Amino acid sequence: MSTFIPIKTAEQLATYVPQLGPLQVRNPHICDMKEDVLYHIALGNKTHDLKDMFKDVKFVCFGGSPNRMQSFAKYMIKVLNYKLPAGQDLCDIAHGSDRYVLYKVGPVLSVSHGMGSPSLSIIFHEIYKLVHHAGCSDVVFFRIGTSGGLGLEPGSVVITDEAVDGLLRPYMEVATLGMLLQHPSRLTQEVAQELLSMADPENDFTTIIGKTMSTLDFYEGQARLDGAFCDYTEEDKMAFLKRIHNRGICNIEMESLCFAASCYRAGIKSAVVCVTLLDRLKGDQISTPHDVLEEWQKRPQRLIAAYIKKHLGIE
Ligand SMILES: O=P(O)(O)O[C@H]1O[C@H](CO)[C@@H](O)[C@H]1O
Ligand SMILES: O=c1cc[nH]c(=O)[nH]1
Repeated sequence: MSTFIPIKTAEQLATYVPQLGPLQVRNPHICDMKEDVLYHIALGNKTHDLKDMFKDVKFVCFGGSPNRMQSFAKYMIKVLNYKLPAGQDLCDIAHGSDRYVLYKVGPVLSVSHGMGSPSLSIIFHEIYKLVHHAGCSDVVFFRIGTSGGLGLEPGSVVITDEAVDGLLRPYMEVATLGMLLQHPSRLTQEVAQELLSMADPENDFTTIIGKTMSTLDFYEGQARLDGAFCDYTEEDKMAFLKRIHNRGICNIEMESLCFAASCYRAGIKSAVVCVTLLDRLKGDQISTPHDVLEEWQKRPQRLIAAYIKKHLGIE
Protein backbone atom coordinates (compact mmCIF):
# COMPACT_ATOMS: atom_id res chain seq x y z
CA MET A 1 0.00 0.00 0.00
CA SER A 2 1.36 3.45 -0.80
CA THR A 3 1.47 6.03 1.95
CA PHE A 4 1.45 9.78 1.97
CA ILE A 5 2.20 12.13 4.78
CA PRO A 6 -0.30 14.95 5.14
CA ILE A 7 1.37 17.73 7.11
CA LYS A 8 -1.19 19.72 9.03
CA THR A 9 -1.57 23.23 7.70
CA ALA A 10 -1.60 26.35 9.85
CA GLU A 11 -5.40 26.55 9.34
CA GLN A 12 -5.83 23.03 10.63
CA LEU A 13 -3.54 23.76 13.56
CA ALA A 14 -5.70 26.75 14.42
CA THR A 15 -8.52 24.35 15.30
CA TYR A 16 -6.39 23.06 18.19
CA VAL A 17 -7.58 25.81 20.50
CA PRO A 18 -7.71 25.52 24.28
CA GLN A 19 -11.12 24.33 25.44
CA LEU A 20 -13.24 26.76 27.40
CA GLY A 21 -16.21 25.53 29.42
CA PRO A 22 -17.19 21.87 29.64
CA LEU A 23 -14.65 19.66 27.89
CA GLN A 24 -15.87 18.40 24.52
CA VAL A 25 -14.40 15.33 22.84
CA ARG A 26 -13.31 16.10 19.32
CA ASN A 27 -15.04 13.07 17.87
CA PRO A 28 -18.51 13.58 16.36
CA HIS A 29 -19.31 9.85 16.62
CA ILE A 30 -19.33 9.80 20.41
CA CYS A 31 -22.62 11.68 20.76
CA ASP A 32 -24.35 9.23 18.36
CA MET A 33 -23.35 6.18 20.40
CA LYS A 34 -26.00 4.52 22.58
CA GLU A 35 -23.37 3.68 25.16
CA ASP A 36 -19.68 4.49 25.63
CA VAL A 37 -17.82 1.63 27.32
CA LEU A 38 -14.49 2.73 28.78
CA TYR A 39 -13.24 -0.82 28.53
CA HIS A 40 -9.74 -0.55 30.03
CA ILE A 41 -10.94 1.18 33.19
CA ALA A 42 -14.13 -0.86 33.52
CA LEU A 43 -16.45 2.16 33.50
CA GLY A 44 -19.12 3.34 31.09
CA ASN A 45 -21.55 6.20 30.61
CA LYS A 46 -24.60 3.92 30.94
CA THR A 47 -23.34 1.61 33.68
CA HIS A 48 -22.00 4.43 35.88
CA ASP A 49 -23.14 7.93 36.77
CA LEU A 50 -19.93 9.53 35.53
CA LYS A 51 -21.22 13.05 36.26
CA ASP A 52 -21.91 12.17 39.84
CA MET A 53 -18.59 10.37 40.23
CA PHE A 54 -16.25 12.80 38.47
CA LYS A 55 -17.86 16.20 37.79
CA ASP A 56 -15.54 18.05 40.22
CA VAL A 57 -12.29 16.82 38.60
CA LYS A 58 -9.85 19.64 37.74
CA PHE A 59 -6.44 17.93 37.66
CA VAL A 60 -5.60 14.62 36.02
CA CYS A 61 -2.17 13.21 36.90
CA PHE A 62 -0.73 10.35 34.85
CA GLY A 63 2.36 8.26 35.59
CA GLY A 64 3.71 4.93 34.42
CA SER A 65 3.53 2.75 37.50
CA PRO A 66 0.36 1.72 39.37
CA ASN A 67 2.19 1.92 42.72
CA ARG A 68 3.50 5.41 42.04
CA MET A 69 0.01 6.62 41.20
CA GLN A 70 -1.42 5.02 44.34
CA SER A 71 1.30 6.72 46.44
CA PHE A 72 0.56 9.99 44.68
CA ALA A 73 -3.15 9.64 45.52
CA LYS A 74 -2.24 8.97 49.18
CA TYR A 75 0.09 11.95 49.15
CA MET A 76 -2.71 14.17 47.74
CA ILE A 77 -5.01 13.04 50.57
CA LYS A 78 -2.44 14.49 52.99
CA VAL A 79 -1.66 17.61 50.97
CA LEU A 80 -5.32 18.52 50.48
CA ASN A 81 -6.25 17.35 53.97
CA TYR A 82 -8.93 15.39 52.15
CA LYS A 83 -11.44 13.39 54.16
CA LEU A 84 -12.50 10.15 52.53
CA PRO A 85 -16.20 9.38 53.07
CA ALA A 86 -16.70 7.71 56.48
CA GLY A 87 -15.75 4.05 56.49
CA GLN A 88 -14.16 4.19 53.04
CA ASP A 89 -10.53 3.57 52.08
CA LEU A 90 -8.83 4.92 49.02
CA CYS A 91 -9.91 2.55 46.27
CA ASP A 92 -8.87 1.86 42.69
CA ILE A 93 -11.93 2.95 40.72
CA ALA A 94 -10.70 0.92 37.71
CA HIS A 95 -10.42 -2.29 39.77
CA GLY A 96 -12.81 -4.10 37.40
CA SER A 97 -9.97 -4.11 34.87
CA ASP A 98 -6.36 -4.97 35.66
CA ARG A 99 -4.87 -2.76 32.95
CA TYR A 100 -4.59 0.59 34.73
CA VAL A 101 -5.30 2.07 38.15
CA LEU A 102 -7.47 5.13 38.73
CA TYR A 103 -7.79 6.97 42.05
CA LYS A 104 -9.80 10.06 42.87
CA VAL A 105 -8.93 12.47 45.66
CA GLY A 106 -11.44 15.33 45.48
CA PRO A 107 -10.63 17.28 42.29
CA VAL A 108 -7.53 15.17 41.52
CA LEU A 109 -7.42 11.98 39.44
CA SER A 110 -4.31 9.81 39.68
CA VAL A 111 -4.00 7.38 36.77
CA SER A 112 -1.35 4.88 35.69
CA HIS A 113 -0.49 4.75 31.99
CA GLY A 114 1.93 1.84 31.71
CA MET A 115 5.02 2.06 29.53
CA GLY A 116 5.23 3.61 26.09
CA SER A 117 2.98 5.61 23.78
CA PRO A 118 0.55 2.83 22.80
CA SER A 119 -0.30 2.17 26.45
CA LEU A 120 -0.57 5.90 27.24
CA SER A 121 -2.67 6.53 24.14
CA ILE A 122 -5.34 4.00 25.18
CA ILE A 123 -5.78 5.35 28.70
CA PHE A 124 -5.67 8.93 27.36
CA HIS A 125 -8.66 8.26 25.07
CA GLU A 126 -10.67 6.79 27.93
CA ILE A 127 -9.79 9.41 30.54
CA TYR A 128 -10.47 12.25 28.08
CA LYS A 129 -13.90 10.75 27.32
CA LEU A 130 -14.50 10.19 31.04
CA VAL A 131 -13.92 13.86 31.90
CA HIS A 132 -16.10 14.82 28.93
CA HIS A 133 -19.00 12.57 30.03
CA ALA A 134 -18.60 13.94 33.55
CA GLY A 135 -18.98 17.51 32.23
CA CYS A 136 -15.65 18.67 33.71
CA SER A 137 -14.24 22.05 32.67
CA ASP A 138 -10.86 23.82 32.93
CA VAL A 139 -9.01 20.57 33.50
CA VAL A 140 -5.18 20.40 33.50
CA PHE A 141 -3.38 17.14 32.68
CA PHE A 142 0.07 16.26 34.07
CA ARG A 143 2.51 13.46 33.44
CA ILE A 144 4.61 12.65 36.51
CA GLY A 145 7.44 10.44 35.33
CA THR A 146 10.99 9.15 35.42
CA SER A 147 13.63 9.53 32.72
CA GLY A 148 17.29 9.27 31.85
CA GLY A 149 19.05 12.64 32.08
CA LEU A 150 21.75 14.07 29.81
CA GLY A 151 24.52 15.92 31.64
CA LEU A 152 22.38 16.29 34.75
CA GLU A 153 23.03 15.08 38.28
CA PRO A 154 20.76 12.03 38.85
CA GLY A 155 17.71 13.08 40.85
CA SER A 156 17.33 16.34 38.90
CA VAL A 157 13.84 17.32 37.78
CA VAL A 158 13.07 18.27 34.17
CA ILE A 159 9.92 20.17 33.21
CA THR A 160 9.46 19.54 29.50
CA ASP A 161 8.97 22.54 27.24
CA GLU A 162 9.06 20.53 24.03
CA ALA A 163 8.67 16.79 23.46
CA VAL A 164 10.35 15.34 20.38
CA ASP A 165 10.56 11.85 18.93
CA GLY A 166 13.69 9.74 18.41
CA LEU A 167 14.46 11.77 15.27
CA LEU A 168 14.09 15.09 17.14
CA ARG A 169 10.75 15.82 15.43
CA PRO A 170 8.18 17.76 17.51
CA TYR A 171 5.21 15.68 16.46
CA MET A 172 3.84 12.19 16.96
CA GLU A 173 3.53 10.22 13.76
CA VAL A 174 0.62 7.78 13.78
CA ALA A 175 -0.42 5.29 11.10
CA THR A 176 -4.13 5.95 10.58
CA LEU A 177 -6.18 4.42 7.73
CA GLY A 178 -2.97 3.57 5.89
CA MET A 179 -1.67 7.14 6.12
CA LEU A 180 0.95 8.66 8.36
CA LEU A 181 -0.62 11.50 10.32
CA GLN A 182 1.58 13.94 12.20
CA HIS A 183 0.14 15.30 15.44
CA PRO A 184 2.07 18.31 16.80
CA SER A 185 3.26 17.85 20.38
CA ARG A 186 2.82 21.14 22.19
CA LEU A 187 2.79 21.56 25.94
CA THR A 188 1.36 24.58 27.74
CA GLN A 189 4.33 26.92 28.24
CA GLU A 190 2.64 29.01 30.98
CA VAL A 191 2.09 25.89 33.08
CA ALA A 192 5.73 24.82 32.59
CA GLN A 193 6.98 28.28 33.59
CA GLU A 194 4.68 28.43 36.58
CA LEU A 195 5.89 25.01 37.74
CA LEU A 196 9.50 26.16 37.38
CA SER A 197 8.78 29.27 39.43
CA MET A 198 7.38 27.05 42.17
CA ALA A 199 10.49 24.88 42.54
CA ASP A 200 11.76 25.34 46.09
CA PRO A 201 15.10 27.21 46.00
CA GLU A 202 16.07 25.26 49.14
CA ASN A 203 15.97 21.93 47.25
CA ASP A 204 19.28 20.05 47.11
CA PHE A 205 18.58 19.12 43.48
CA THR A 206 18.08 21.17 40.32
CA THR A 207 14.81 21.72 38.52
CA ILE A 208 15.09 22.91 34.94
CA ILE A 209 12.99 23.42 31.84
CA GLY A 210 14.14 21.66 28.70
CA LYS A 211 13.48 19.45 25.72
CA THR A 212 12.59 15.80 26.23
CA MET A 213 13.21 13.02 23.73
CA SER A 214 10.43 10.45 23.79
CA THR A 215 11.35 7.08 22.32
CA LEU A 216 9.57 3.87 21.38
CA ASP A 217 11.90 1.69 23.43
CA PHE A 218 14.02 1.79 26.60
CA TYR A 219 17.08 -0.03 25.18
CA GLU A 220 18.09 0.49 21.55
CA GLY A 221 15.56 3.35 21.26
CA GLN A 222 17.55 5.18 23.96
CA ALA A 223 21.01 4.18 22.64
CA ARG A 224 21.72 1.72 25.43
CA LEU A 225 24.43 -0.90 25.18
CA ASP A 226 22.80 -3.24 27.71
CA GLY A 227 19.72 -4.51 25.86
CA ALA A 228 19.38 -8.01 24.43
CA PHE A 229 20.34 -6.65 21.01
CA CYS A 230 22.85 -3.98 20.04
CA ASP A 231 24.26 -3.37 16.57
CA TYR A 232 26.25 -0.20 17.33
CA THR A 233 29.46 0.56 19.21
CA GLU A 234 29.99 2.54 22.39
CA GLU A 235 31.45 5.34 20.21
CA ASP A 236 28.26 5.40 18.09
CA LYS A 237 26.17 5.56 21.24
CA MET A 238 28.17 8.41 22.78
CA ALA A 239 28.23 10.36 19.50
CA PHE A 240 24.41 10.13 19.35
CA LEU A 241 23.85 11.10 23.00
CA LYS A 242 26.26 14.04 22.74
CA ARG A 243 24.64 15.18 19.50
CA ILE A 244 21.14 15.24 20.97
CA HIS A 245 22.46 16.85 24.17
CA ASN A 246 24.03 19.60 22.02
CA ARG A 247 20.65 20.01 20.33
CA GLY A 248 19.11 20.83 23.72
CA ILE A 249 17.73 17.46 24.85
CA CYS A 250 17.83 17.29 28.66
CA ASN A 251 16.21 13.91 29.24
CA ILE A 252 14.84 10.80 27.53
CA GLU A 253 11.69 8.87 28.37
CA MET A 254 8.85 7.17 26.50
CA GLU A 255 5.51 8.99 26.77
CA SER A 256 5.93 12.78 26.68
CA LEU A 257 5.45 12.95 22.89
CA CYS A 258 2.13 11.09 22.88
CA PHE A 259 1.02 12.91 26.03
CA ALA A 260 1.83 16.36 24.61
CA ALA A 261 0.32 15.55 21.20
CA SER A 262 -2.88 14.15 22.75
CA CYS A 263 -3.37 17.06 25.16
CA TYR A 264 -2.72 19.61 22.41
CA ARG A 265 -5.14 17.86 20.07
CA ALA A 266 -7.72 17.81 22.83
CA GLY A 267 -7.15 21.49 23.72
CA ILE A 268 -6.25 20.51 27.29
CA LYS A 269 -3.59 22.40 29.28
CA SER A 270 -0.72 20.07 30.06
CA ALA A 271 2.73 19.65 31.57
CA VAL A 272 5.30 16.86 31.86
CA VAL A 273 7.59 16.69 34.90
CA CYS A 274 10.13 13.86 35.16
CA VAL A 275 12.93 13.08 37.56
CA THR A 276 16.17 11.79 36.02
CA LEU A 277 17.31 8.42 37.40
CA LEU A 278 20.82 8.47 35.91
CA ASP A 279 23.08 10.51 33.64
CA ARG A 280 23.01 8.77 30.27
CA LEU A 281 26.33 10.40 29.35
CA LYS A 282 27.82 8.27 32.15
CA GLY A 283 26.04 4.93 31.80
CA ASP A 284 23.03 2.81 30.97
CA GLN A 285 22.13 0.77 34.02
CA ILE A 286 19.96 2.06 36.83
CA SER A 287 21.70 0.71 39.91
CA THR A 288 20.75 3.34 42.47
CA PRO A 289 19.18 1.72 45.57
CA HIS A 290 15.41 1.33 45.45
CA ASP A 291 14.76 3.59 48.45
CA VAL A 292 16.71 6.43 46.79
CA LEU A 293 14.78 5.97 43.53
CA GLU A 294 11.53 6.06 45.50
CA GLU A 295 12.57 9.34 47.11
CA TRP A 296 13.55 10.84 43.74
CA GLN A 297 10.19 9.85 42.22
CA LYS A 298 8.48 12.02 44.83
CA ARG A 299 10.19 15.17 43.53
CA PRO A 300 7.90 15.72 40.51
CA GLN A 301 4.94 14.74 42.70
CA ARG A 302 5.75 17.49 45.19
CA LEU A 303 5.94 20.10 42.44
CA ILE A 304 2.62 19.07 40.91
CA ALA A 305 1.02 18.95 44.37
CA ALA A 306 2.23 22.51 45.04
CA TYR A 307 0.69 23.65 41.72
CA ILE A 308 -2.61 21.96 42.55
CA LYS A 309 -2.70 23.47 46.04
CA LYS A 310 -1.99 26.93 44.66
CA HIS A 311 -4.73 26.61 42.06
CA LEU A 312 -7.22 25.40 44.66
CA GLY A 313 -6.33 28.40 46.81
CA ILE A 314 -4.97 26.21 49.63
CA GLU A 315 -2.17 27.76 51.68
O1 LIG B 1 8.42 6.23 35.08
P1 LIG B 1 7.50 6.25 33.93
O2 LIG B 1 6.39 7.19 34.12
O3 LIG B 1 6.97 4.87 33.60
O4 LIG B 1 8.40 6.69 32.67
C1 LIG B 1 9.58 6.08 32.22
O5 LIG B 1 9.92 4.81 32.77
C2 LIG B 1 9.60 3.75 31.86
C3 LIG B 1 10.83 2.97 31.52
O6 LIG B 1 11.45 2.45 32.64
C4 LIG B 1 9.00 4.44 30.63
O7 LIG B 1 7.61 4.36 30.70
C5 LIG B 1 9.54 5.83 30.74
O8 LIG B 1 8.85 6.83 30.05
O1 LIG C 1 16.84 5.98 31.19
C1 LIG C 1 15.63 5.99 31.43
C2 LIG C 1 15.14 6.05 32.75
C3 LIG C 1 13.78 6.03 32.96
N1 LIG C 1 12.97 5.96 31.89
C4 LIG C 1 13.42 5.92 30.62
O2 LIG C 1 12.64 5.86 29.67
N2 LIG C 1 14.76 5.95 30.43
